[in-house]
Amino acid sequence: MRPGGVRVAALIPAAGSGTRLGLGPKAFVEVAGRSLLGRSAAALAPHVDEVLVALPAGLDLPEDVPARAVTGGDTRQASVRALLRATRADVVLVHDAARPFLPGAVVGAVIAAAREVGAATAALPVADTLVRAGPGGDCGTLWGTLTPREGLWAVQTPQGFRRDLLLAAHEAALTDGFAATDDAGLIARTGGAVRLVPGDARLFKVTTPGDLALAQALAPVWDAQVWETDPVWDAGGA
Ligand SMILES: Nc1ccn([C@@H]2O[C@H](COP(=O)(O)OP(=O)(O)OP(=O)(O)O)[C@@H](O)[C@H]2O)c(=O)n1
Ligand SMILES: C[C@](O)(CO)[C@H](O)COP(=O)(O)O
Repeated sequence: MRPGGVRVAALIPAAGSGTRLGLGPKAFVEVAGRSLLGRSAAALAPHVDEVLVALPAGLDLPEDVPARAVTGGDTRQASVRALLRATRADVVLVHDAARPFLPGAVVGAVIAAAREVGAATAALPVADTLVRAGPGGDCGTLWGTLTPREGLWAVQTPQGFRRDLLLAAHEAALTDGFAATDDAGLIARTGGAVRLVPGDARLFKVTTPGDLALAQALAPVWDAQVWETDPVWDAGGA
């Protein structure tokens, strides 16, 4: 139980197949001797009352991940829905297993903002120029106008919510057949406010082989806790 008698649960969707990485179910992929899931769960555990993990059907939790497991769904959204239905916590913190380097300062800030506003997410202001590619897919020619990046943020996890709000948004999306790439998007769709909390450059999502190489390079420094007392860095401004 947290201050004010509020019960907080960490919900970790970890049921993805890791198609873009190509090494099997991604949450189980190890970086410097510890799985992505193990790293994410360990970062969240000190801040919450319970940790729940959505796993691919037929797979068990690794022994070093003290958590409760549920079977995930075909999409991230379905996996989070299954997690939400499995807890009675007042506040939930949804965090991708695929974001293993999670600073405690970000967790604390997201929980505080979620308790205050009802919904919050870690995010960073976009620093690169954004364009839409034309025909030819990922490496197509430049097409259309450049999108002004002012006011644009790249959304990370954790995302924190009052559980009743997020559950209602998920159930409404299910009824309407609406799909979002994250949970804050489901709240925004209902007209609810979502507070943006400064995230962290180290909170990148391990999606491709290039991200894994970056994670392998970062892990020894992270594990040595060189940044233990650091505040969030690279938060920048909008
Ligand atoms: N059906 C799914 C799909 C994704 N996830 C989780 O959602 C997070 C973000 O998803 P992503 O990075 O896209 O992981 P994968 O779906 O595994 O990757 P890919 O899209 O390359 O297959 C991951 O922790 C992943 O395990 C999940 O719980 N259930
Ligand atoms: C939830 C998320 O990490 C926020 O940026 C992202 O939308 C997940 O996308 P994915 O394609 O499921 O990895």
